[in-house]
Amino acid sequence: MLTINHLETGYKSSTVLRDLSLKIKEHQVVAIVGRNGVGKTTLMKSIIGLLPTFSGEIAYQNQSIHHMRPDQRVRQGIAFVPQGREIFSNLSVLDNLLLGNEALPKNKRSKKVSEEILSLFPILKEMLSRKGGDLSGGQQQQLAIARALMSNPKLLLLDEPMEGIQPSIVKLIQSVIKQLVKEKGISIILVEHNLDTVIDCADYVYVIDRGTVITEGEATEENRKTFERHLVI
Ligand SMILES: Nc1ncnc2c1ncn2[C@@H]1O[C@H](COP(=O)(O)OP(=O)(O)OP(=O)(O)O)[C@@H](O)[C@H]1O
Repeated sequence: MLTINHLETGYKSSTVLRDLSLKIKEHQVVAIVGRNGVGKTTLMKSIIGLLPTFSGEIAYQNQSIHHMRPDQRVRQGIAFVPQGREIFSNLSVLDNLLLGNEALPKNKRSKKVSEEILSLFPILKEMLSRKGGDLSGGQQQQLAIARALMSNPKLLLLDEPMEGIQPSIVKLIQSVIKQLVKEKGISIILVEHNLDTVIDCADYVYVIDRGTVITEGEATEENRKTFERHLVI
């Protein structure tokens, strides 16, 4: 579904990812793990198009997408939930949700939020008219994921969705991830520090260090030690 070949990207001042290659298949949850500052967020931003590709290729469903704008990538079926959620505090929950399909062509934008999305996050249904800023961190994270689902993605990028979230909401998000893959056939790239969560939710793991993949493998208990070893180097 998504293939990254020899990607080099970063910021004006510095190249962060070098010679990074990875693959995500249909109906798969792929976890990206690595110590702080190794380039995980940079990778997510380059897949959605918020950062330019210096060299290499990002191909989605056998088509090069690295020259496309972010809104074009959303139309192709990719959605991004950024670290820190980026909820609009002064807009209602409903208006925050509707912004999720703003990149779609006008005839494909819905003025309503589907029951399917609301049933994944029942608390949002009760809070549609409340301001985004009134929500707790865990509720905002649910809102950010629900907003991304408004564009009907086939590939969802989640950048540390469990960060700073209470355990009951972490459980809910883990179960939503599994449901999205099983019932909607979505693929997910999950940036996550916690290996328990990774082994519970993901199928495959890439460990990144200094801007490139240093090891990879099935997200199994047997492979945990290998991942841990590479995370402390
Ligand atoms: N806007 C920016 N301009 C220049 N350099 C940046 C910018 N944002 C991040 N960087 C640098 O890019 C490198 C990778 O950062 P990135 O946020 O991708 O790491 P990360 O693995 O997601 O870290 P964390 O686990 O802390 O979220 C770091 O050295 C960081 O300082």
